[in-house]
Amino acid sequence: MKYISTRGKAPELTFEDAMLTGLARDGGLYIPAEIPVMPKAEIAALAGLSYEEIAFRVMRPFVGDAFTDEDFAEIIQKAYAGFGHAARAPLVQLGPNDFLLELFHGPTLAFKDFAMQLIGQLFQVALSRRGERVTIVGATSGDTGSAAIEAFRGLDAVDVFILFPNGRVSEVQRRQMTTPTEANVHALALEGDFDDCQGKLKDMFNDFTFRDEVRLAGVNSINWARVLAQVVYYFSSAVSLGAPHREVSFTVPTGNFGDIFAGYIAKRMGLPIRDLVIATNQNDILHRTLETGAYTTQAVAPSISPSMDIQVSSNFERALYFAYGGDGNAVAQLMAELKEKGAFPVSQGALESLRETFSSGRVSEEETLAAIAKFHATTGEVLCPHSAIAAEVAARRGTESTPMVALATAHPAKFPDAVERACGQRPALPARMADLFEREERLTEVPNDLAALEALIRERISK
Ligand SMILES: Cc1ncc(COP(=O)(O)O)c(C=O)c1O
Ligand SMILES: N[C@@H](CCOP(=O)(O)O)C(=O)O
Repeated sequence: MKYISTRGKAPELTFEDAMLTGLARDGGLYIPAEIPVMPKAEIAALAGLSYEEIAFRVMRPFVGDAFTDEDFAEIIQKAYAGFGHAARAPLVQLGPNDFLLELFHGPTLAFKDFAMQLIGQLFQVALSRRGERVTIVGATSGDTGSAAIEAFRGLDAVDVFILFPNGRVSEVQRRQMTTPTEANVHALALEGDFDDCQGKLKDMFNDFTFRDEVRLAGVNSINWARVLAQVVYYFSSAVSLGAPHREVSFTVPTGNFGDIFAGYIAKRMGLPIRDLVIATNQNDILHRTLETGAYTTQAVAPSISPSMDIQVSSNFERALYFAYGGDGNAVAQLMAELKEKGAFPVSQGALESLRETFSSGRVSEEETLAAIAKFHATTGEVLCPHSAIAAEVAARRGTESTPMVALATAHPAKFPDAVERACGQRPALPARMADLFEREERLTEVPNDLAALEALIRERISK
């Protein structure tokens, strides 16, 4: 299996190299040169298997010979052993044909753990085999950072630096990043928003001197392995609802487009997904793009679903690559226009192709609060604001004959203020995190300045 860049000008890589490389050297994102299709009989045979077994069968064709079957199966077992639910990603029924996929039973209570716990193990095995070390830099609007720190804390071969927007993540998210005591963990509070954090991360990757010197690696969803791990729960949930003999639809709370893009890959692999619905908060650039055909950034408006406060939606580039029929030059031009003008038009053909696969809905702040209250009153479920946005967009479609699965991407206890405001319930953290608010915090405030960030990282890793 070979991996190619969405911008068409970077070297083709194997799975392991693409995973350790992060961003392609032409600024693009790696994608598989071909998407393997899973025959219907093989999808049917997933019914009744454990999450780990499904993960092995779904991901195996993408990994090539990077890991033996035995090693890969063991890595998967270890990755999900710490999850707090035997099903790993349980489905909860909300209505006659409406379901919630709970993705928050991992160690940091967000869906990011599904990929991050796995790539923590994959990095460890690959780096120790190669005798190499890397510097991971990540950008987060809250959940990626805590999941990455949890997965990589204390590992010898890795330093992990996480850039988060100062004052724009929830207190639980911040404390998850700032309270680990391991020396290889560095939480950096950047003056700016998430797009500034992600922009600086990409600038570091595009500074080849720095990139090569510190052996930069990325664990945001620019990393293909992140997306791949997220494909699995589309399969596990759809199969338990009757796939491949029955179609299933998904509504996904969306920011950086990694999670819903994983659903697109599952569909391309042959999973009978009928609709993939993008659910956005008031930072609704993806919803507007599908409606108007113009990708136009605006200032980010901080919201009660901060993990989705994003304007430059990184993985949309991967979707554009497929919508433009694999034309890397066209994608490179659009991305150059985005950098220069903050906007680009999507061609009519590409827009039609996107609309064939994706539809979308937007939920305002007031509607998010009302949705949390409504689902609590009608189903007893206490949803985090991101999950409530997905459930609300799904509910607006009414009950359909195709089962609809809304992705619940974080535990409500990560956003207790918004949840309490909405429904009067203050969700408690699990017992293992009960002392989170007593633990000492360790963070460095940093400017939105590339040279200063690179200097800080150089200095920290030289110690
Ligand atoms: C809780 C939560 N929901 C939804 C999202 C959006 O996911 P994505 O960025 O993959 O679109 C995020 C951030 O990634 C998140 O942390
Ligand atoms: N919402 C994310 C933003 C980063 O997304 P990623 O999937 O590219 O890592 C977060 O919680 O940090």
